[in-house]
Amino acid sequence: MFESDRDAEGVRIELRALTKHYPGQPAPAVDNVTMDIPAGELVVFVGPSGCGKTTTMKMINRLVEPTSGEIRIGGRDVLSLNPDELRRHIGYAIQQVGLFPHLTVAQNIGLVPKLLGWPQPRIAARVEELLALVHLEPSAFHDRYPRQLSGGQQQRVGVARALAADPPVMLMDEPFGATDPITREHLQNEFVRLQKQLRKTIIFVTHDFEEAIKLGDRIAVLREGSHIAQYDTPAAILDRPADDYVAGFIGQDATLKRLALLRVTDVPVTDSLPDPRLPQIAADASLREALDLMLAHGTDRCSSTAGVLSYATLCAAVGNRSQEELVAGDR
Ligand SMILES: Nc1ncnc2c1ncn2[C@@H]1O[C@H](COP(=O)(O)OP(=O)(O)OP(=O)(O)O)[C@@H](O)[C@H]1O
Repeated sequence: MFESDRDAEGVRIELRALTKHYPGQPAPAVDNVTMDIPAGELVVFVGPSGCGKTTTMKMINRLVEPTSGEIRIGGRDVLSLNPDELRRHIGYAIQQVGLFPHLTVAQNIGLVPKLLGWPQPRIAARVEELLALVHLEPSAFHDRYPRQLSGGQQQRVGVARALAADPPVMLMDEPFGATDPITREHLQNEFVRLQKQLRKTIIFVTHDFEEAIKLGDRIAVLREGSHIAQYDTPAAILDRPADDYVAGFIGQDATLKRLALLRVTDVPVTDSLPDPRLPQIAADASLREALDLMLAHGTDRCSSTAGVLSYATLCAAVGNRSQEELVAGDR
């Protein structure tokens, strides 16, 4: 359907003057929104409850019909396509998961490929592949029913189902929302790993700004009516929030959040020889984890396989001078 269905990498999504006015409501839920979502990027919508995130998303797969405006996916005018056909080419994962209770895990995942007329052996192979991808042992989960799964496992099956037909576009509305913080972090980490491989175009709705920073290539901070308050990379939003409204979303700990975006390997080491006497940090850990380790050990240095990392380096990474440098600068 879309040009890239063949290789399943993401395609560009364009929203033009998109508006939804629900009948009987005093104001439009989505008011004249124009936005480009680049191919292969994950864009997160964040904003207060009722600001129009879900409505904007649901217009893209036409679960909600726009009042006016245009939507293009991979250059194709979505409003001229058959909605059922369209939805088979857009993955959709939601908080409530929406697995069919009377179908097994394998049947739930294989549903869209079946509707698309894939031959049975290809569906079976795809189901096995996806279960492995979301870290559910195929032989253990294949024949279970949704009620026999934990909430986190159900959400993984939901994500696997959304990926089943290898759609170039995925819409995800709080897909990890119903899980405890540990499961949620695990799912987020797996999802980051998956998206690095898959490079789909994904729109992801969340209330959780930390989640937005962790997952998003870009974040759209939305106001009432889905008006865009700021649309930029997580680092740019943390460094330069457009106004007080955006700053309010970031919260008090912008510097810690910026540290969380950077890896140990992103900054220079003070000594390229690892020091086994210092607290040890994984090379792929974040600078926030490195700071946590230093604080826990009461030291201003830690070591990874790449060498020794200092507190002053962390300060420099977020554009601040450390206490040591400030004192030295005063001399
Ligand atoms: N079917 C509907 N009929 C009338 N009004 C609706 C309908 N669906 C949503 N709305 C209204 O449209 C506005 C936007 O709703 P929407 O669900 O898009 O917001 P949201 O940002 O996704 O909210 P939340 O974060 O709480 O899920 C709200 O004021 C809501 O009450």
